[in-house]
Amino acid sequence: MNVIETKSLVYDFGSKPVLNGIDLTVQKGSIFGFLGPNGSGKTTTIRALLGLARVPEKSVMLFGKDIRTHRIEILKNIGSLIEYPALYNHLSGYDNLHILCNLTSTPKKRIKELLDLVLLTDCSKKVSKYSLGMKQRLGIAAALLTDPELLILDEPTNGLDPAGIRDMRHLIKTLNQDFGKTIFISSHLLYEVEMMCSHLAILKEGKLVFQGRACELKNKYTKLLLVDTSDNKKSAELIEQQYPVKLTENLIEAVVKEEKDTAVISRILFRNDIDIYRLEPKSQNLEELFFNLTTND
Ligand SMILES: Nc1ncnc2c1ncn2[C@@H]1O[C@H](COP(=O)(O)OP(=O)(O)OP(=O)(O)O)[C@@H](O)[C@H]1O
Repeated sequence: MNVIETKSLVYDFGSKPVLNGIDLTVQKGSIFGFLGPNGSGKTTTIRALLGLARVPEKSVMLFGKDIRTHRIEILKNIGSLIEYPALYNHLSGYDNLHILCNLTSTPKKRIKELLDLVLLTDCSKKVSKYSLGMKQRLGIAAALLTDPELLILDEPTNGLDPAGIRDMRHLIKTLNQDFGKTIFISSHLLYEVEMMCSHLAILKEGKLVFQGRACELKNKYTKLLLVDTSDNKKSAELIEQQYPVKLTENLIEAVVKEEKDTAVISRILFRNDIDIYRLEPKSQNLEELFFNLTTND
């Protein structure tokens, strides 16, 4: 089942189109990374998912229902953390959750469960004394209070130090794997998303330029083979009969598709009595691919 589905989602700020026909599909049980450069429309999309931006009917469906007509019912099943959590700094983590329990008629025993889950065991300290990472984890505990099926997290690792990022990643994975939560995360920390998410969408100027499994994106990588031989000019001519090549001053770059192409090229060179000094695969990482997908030149 799809937890989130948008169909030709459009949104304008006055005369300025911001979302230009987005078809997002987020499957139940996935950790879905929503990537895009600044200003590409991530926050606007999240606002549309939460019913905070007025969108055309049936263009935003959550749990199979239209946000336009079933907003309250849908929101009961979503926990969200948008930028920084809204917390009472002069109260402890426990007391912050206690207030929310009263507002949502949630049994108090849930507070301890959640504080243990997000590893905030010293819950008597005032929130003003918390690190940013602790505040973010308390924000996630608050989002989980009513045990929603879907968590929407806008840049949850923003501003965290490496240990805070690691803890957050661990928490997100636990929530997904052990508690079955579907998690939608916007981010521009590409490395983080690559390590954490099962699925990805990449947004550029209000349009999706990629959507699919993280491993499918990897398969789209252009792989280069760096080749240096005893006769680069002749080698380039030979390799070019099967692969696109670029000959630089002292190196050949061959565009290949898979690992066995390395063996094919080494055989071509060997058959032609050319000595190989270097035969080295070079893959684009997600960061390079993301840059290529989201820049215009
Ligand atoms: N209230 C507003 N009025 C007019 N334009 C807006 C408004 N809010 C956002 N925009 C514009 O809409 C576009 C998308 O903004 P949005 O905040 O959704 O992008 P984003 O991908 O979340 O960016 P960031 O990563 O910087 O938060 C941007 O060009 C932004 O300038």
